[in-house]
Amino acid sequence: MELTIHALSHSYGDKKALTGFTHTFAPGITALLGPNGAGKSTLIHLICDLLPRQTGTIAFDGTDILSMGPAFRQVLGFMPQSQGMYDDMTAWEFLLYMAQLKGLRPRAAREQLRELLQVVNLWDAAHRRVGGFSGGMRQRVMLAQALLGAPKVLLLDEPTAGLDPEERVRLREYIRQLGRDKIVLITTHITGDVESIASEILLLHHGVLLADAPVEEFIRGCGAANLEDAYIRRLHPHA
Ligand SMILES: Nc1ncnc2c1ncn2[C@@H]1O[C@H](COP(=O)(O)OP(=O)(O)OP(=O)(O)O)[C@@H](O)[C@H]1O
Repeated sequence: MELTIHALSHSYGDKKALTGFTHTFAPGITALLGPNGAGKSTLIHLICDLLPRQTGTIAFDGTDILSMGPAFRQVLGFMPQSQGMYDDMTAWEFLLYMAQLKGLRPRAAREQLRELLQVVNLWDAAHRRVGGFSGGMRQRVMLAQALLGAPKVLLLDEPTAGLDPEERVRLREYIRQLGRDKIVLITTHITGDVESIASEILLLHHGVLLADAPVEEFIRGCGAANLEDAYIRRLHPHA
């Protein structure tokens, strides 16, 4: 299983947000790092086909995702950064609704909801209105939503932002397990998360892929003791 991206570029008007991105993703966890405005969300939105493609190709197991149509939607799970939800719905109702949109049958949907609400530690809040949830609880609902339908490719845009330390550790352990048989791409600013779960680092800067290496190699290559140091040294080599 592989997701192959070749020479992908995107501009918003005159502003180049992504330039010639090329990479092949295999099962495992890849962390997409980069400062604000580096082009991380642009890349993720292009993979999700939420942004119209301008140049380059994205293929899943050799087939361009645009020609896969709705079949790619079933392969893909996406956890966005923004938490737009239907505040009047309960967590259960919202997830059931999302499951329907993904084409799950009602019985399978209910089974998955039971499992996923426990995974994200929201089982006790399942029948409370989402509008009354904290930011961290909303984050967990969105992760459960991304996991509906057991997608093979999982794109998680800052999945642990807004979580307290205990929840972060729990969720990161779960994400680590997902990486065993799925292609998981995570964007984050929390390098500690990456160091503990990702096997590969992609570093974007001003829309350009600056580094692409296994985590250990990335750290070693910068002569740093940890990922945070390596990240800063890679971005500011003369500092
Ligand atoms: N809709 C838009 N219109 C114009 N410019 C945009 C738009 N969206 C993003 N940009 C610009 O494109 C560049 C890449 O943005 P992008 O959101 O992909 O970065 P990012 O790495 O996800 O940043 P962050 O970490 O802040 O989420 C930035 O310079 C940003 O200002």
